[in-house]
Amino acid sequence: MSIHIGASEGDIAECVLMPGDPLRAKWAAETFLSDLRQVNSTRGMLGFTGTWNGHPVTIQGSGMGMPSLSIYANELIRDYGAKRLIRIGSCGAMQAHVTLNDVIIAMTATSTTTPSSTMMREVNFAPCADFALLRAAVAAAEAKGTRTHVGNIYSSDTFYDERPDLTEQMTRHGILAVEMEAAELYSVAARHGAAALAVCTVSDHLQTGEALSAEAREQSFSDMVEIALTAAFPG
Ligand SMILES: O=P(O)(O)O[C@H]1O[C@H](CO)[C@@H](O)[C@H]1O
Ligand SMILES: O=c1cc[nH]c(=O)[nH]1
Repeated sequence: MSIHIGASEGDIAECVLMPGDPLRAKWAAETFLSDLRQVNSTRGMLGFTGTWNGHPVTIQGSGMGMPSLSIYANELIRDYGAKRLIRIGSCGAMQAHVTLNDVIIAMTATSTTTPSSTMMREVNFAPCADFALLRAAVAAAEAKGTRTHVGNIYSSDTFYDERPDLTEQMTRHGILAVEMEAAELYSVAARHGAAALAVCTVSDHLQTGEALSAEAREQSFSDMVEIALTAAFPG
């Protein structure tokens, strides 16, 4: 048991999928895992452990934003021995060629700041995905024929943007989409020798204003979950 996760020792698998939304964790676990059991409900941040194709997998909500994700990633790695952490999130498209329901695989994640950046002082650390997970996720997406983009995403501290100039610069520099957790996930994983990846589905478009419903964000991102699971167990 850790401070924010009520699971017992051995209840968390080495491979953990992390949606921001705890109800997406429930949906994904019930849809994709066998031998399922709920391992966390502390603060309503649901976590489940089961098996996928015989492999143990935990799906644990991270909450929204980097401070929340940071708590769960730290405890999963340091207290429960998680080795591979894959975010399965939603994101907002920042490029015209990216459309709703496309999958984004984040090679790296840009930010203005992260919970980890204060400890780096003058170092402008570049958070990056684990290459083996990244390569396996790209292969899985190609095999499924899912419309997928691989590149840089923006991990923002805000959902309601008051800095249109920042969004403009991010877009100008080819950033594919905005979400709120990946940069800190990559930083925490790097610090503790774990492998991390963020696979996101486009739920809305910053340029066109199109958006999926809350229900679709919770329960319709099957390709993303299958890509994440296949990347974690490519053999
Ligand atoms: O759908 P999730 O995984 O929560 O991800 C995105 O959605 C939330 C904002 O609505 C933020 O957490 C953002 O990163
Ligand atoms: O953080 C997020 C997630 C989805 N869509 C956005 O615009 N921002």
